[in-house]
Amino acid sequence: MTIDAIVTDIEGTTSSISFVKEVLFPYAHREMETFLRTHWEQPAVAECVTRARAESGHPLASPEQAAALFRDWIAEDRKITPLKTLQGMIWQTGYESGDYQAHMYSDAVERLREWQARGLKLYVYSSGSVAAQKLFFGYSEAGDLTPLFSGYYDTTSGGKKEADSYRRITADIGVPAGRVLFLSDVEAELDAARDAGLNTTLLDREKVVRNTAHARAETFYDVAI
Ligand SMILES: CSCCC(=O)C(=O)COP(=O)(O)O
Ligand SMILES: [Mg+2]
Repeated sequence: MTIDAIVTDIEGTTSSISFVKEVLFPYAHREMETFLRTHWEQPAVAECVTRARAESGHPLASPEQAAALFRDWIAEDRKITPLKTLQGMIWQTGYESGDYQAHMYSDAVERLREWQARGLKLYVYSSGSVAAQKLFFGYSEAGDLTPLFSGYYDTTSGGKKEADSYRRITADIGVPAGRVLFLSDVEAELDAARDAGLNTTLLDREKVVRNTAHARAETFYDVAI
């Protein structure tokens, strides 16, 4: 197997689930209402609210009503574009003011650097918006890691459990699917990537998966390419 490009998930793969669930999501939950009140007229925010109205069927006539819906969606960990776009906008303030830095597993940082130095092209595919991904890697505990990546993909390319999303991404990258490796902690995402012809490796950082149809790695050091 020759690999020319690696596409990686974030939460549970390069970085801990707990940073996302215990730091980022609570921050967006807490700041949501104030953010919507302050930016209600801003076109990008209005677009998120319009899409949320279409998704929910609720009128969302005020910032307070919209905040209540988005907070419910945060609690349910909904991976939908209007929520993810808004979260990215809210997190920007937290990163820029130094409230937090994105968690990175040291093995992921080391291996990503090594792979890039070997000439592999690196990409991100996460449910977090592209803007949120750039903030995440730009303000990471390991410094600005954005120079490592050649591109970023989010749910605007489709859901992570749909094979067509991976077909779109490999077509955009311009590398045959059989020469692309996708890394994730979620088997359903890997199943979809494999259905699209990509190579796959499951990151089983908590050592909980006994049987899997995918290559399995406990850290990036175990990822075989
Ligand atoms: C990069 S933004 C923070 C992560 C996030 O919002 C999320 O939903 C993580 O999803 P992933 O697809 O990386 O598991
Ligand atoms: Mg994940």
